[in-house]
Amino acid sequence: MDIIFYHPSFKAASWINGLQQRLPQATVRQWQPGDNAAADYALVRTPPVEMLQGRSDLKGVFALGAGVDDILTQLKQHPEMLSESVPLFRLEDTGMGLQMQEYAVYTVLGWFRRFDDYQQQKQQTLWQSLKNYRRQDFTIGILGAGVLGSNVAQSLKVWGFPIRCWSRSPKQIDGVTSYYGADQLSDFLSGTQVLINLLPNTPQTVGIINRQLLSQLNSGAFVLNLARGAHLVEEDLLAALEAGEIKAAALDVFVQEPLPETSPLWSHPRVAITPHNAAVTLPEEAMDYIAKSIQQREAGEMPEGRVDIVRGY
Ligand SMILES: NC(=O)c1ccc[n+]([C@@H]2O[C@H](COP(=O)([O-])OP(=O)(O)OC[C@H]3O[C@@H](n4cnc5c(N)ncnc54)[C@H](O)[C@@H]3O)[C@@H](O)[C@H]2O)c1
Ligand SMILES: O=C(O)[C@H](O)CO
Repeated sequence: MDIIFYHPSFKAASWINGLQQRLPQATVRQWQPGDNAAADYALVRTPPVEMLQGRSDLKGVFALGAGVDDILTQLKQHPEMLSESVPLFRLEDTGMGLQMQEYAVYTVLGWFRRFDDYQQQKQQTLWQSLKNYRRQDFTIGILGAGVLGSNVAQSLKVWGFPIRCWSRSPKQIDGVTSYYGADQLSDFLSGTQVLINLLPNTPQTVGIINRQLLSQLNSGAFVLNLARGAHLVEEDLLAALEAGEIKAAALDVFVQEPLPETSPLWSHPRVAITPHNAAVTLPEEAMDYIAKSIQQREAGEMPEGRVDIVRGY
């Protein structure tokens, strides 16, 4: 069995060794331009078109991340890149759920306990207790109730906040109110104090967090974008912050990455920024997952994490 590997920034050698150890019967190689030799599987992130083009014999392509919007965008521009018969898989959880939980719990509790306000008071040497939020009013609304959204919902539930989620179809998550479809979006937004975005980037979700959506949240709501920059209209968020409709935001992802130095988000006192690392691909977990999936595929089974290319995630 032959496996080809391509990632624009990961160290190929440790992935090749790690996969080789997990799949001793395989020959794993780093794909280089011009390599048209046979391959059964490909592990990729934003691959050059020529890497996958014409490889209709592939038994699977494994994206080295949870989101596949980069590959699907390439595929739209170059439909010949991936044969329709070749299944595309993505990473499901592989340690990203816990990382998202850490980020969400830290941020939400900070807002709930008004640490951002106390930080500002510290700069004014101001010793003053502020009115606490009421837990029962601090409703958390999670856009996207998939692998990561449901992990985040579970971790916030233990703090006693009302939790709701919004997805394409109804979800059964214990203690979480499910809203679904475009018809229920307004009801989901109404009463939401903290909006957490964990949607995939698709033609249906691009620009979804805009002025119109933000205006339906509670006055003084908080926004946490953990999914993709394309979901959020940054100027609309800035306008809503200036108008006091939104109290603060924490952003891990941006329309343009790295975030340009000239972006007003950098200097905004109520915007927290991290460099798209809310949940990174953990090599050991990802290799275990992919090796298991390849073994399942070899046994004639269809592993989890298959991307629905038409649906877009
Ligand atoms: N910031 C980071 O470091 C980081 C890390 C990993 C993943 N992500 C992002 O998180 C996203 C979510 O990952 P996941 O594994 O939970 O995905 P998932 O596919 O398991 O879940 C997606 C959820 O979104 C919902 N959804 C999709 N389209 C919808 C629509 N049009 N209307 C309503 N709901 C819709 C689905 O119903 C599902 O509940 C990824 O696509 C990726 O972009 C970001
Ligand atoms: O989707 C993912 O896995 C992360 O956002 C890295 O791109």
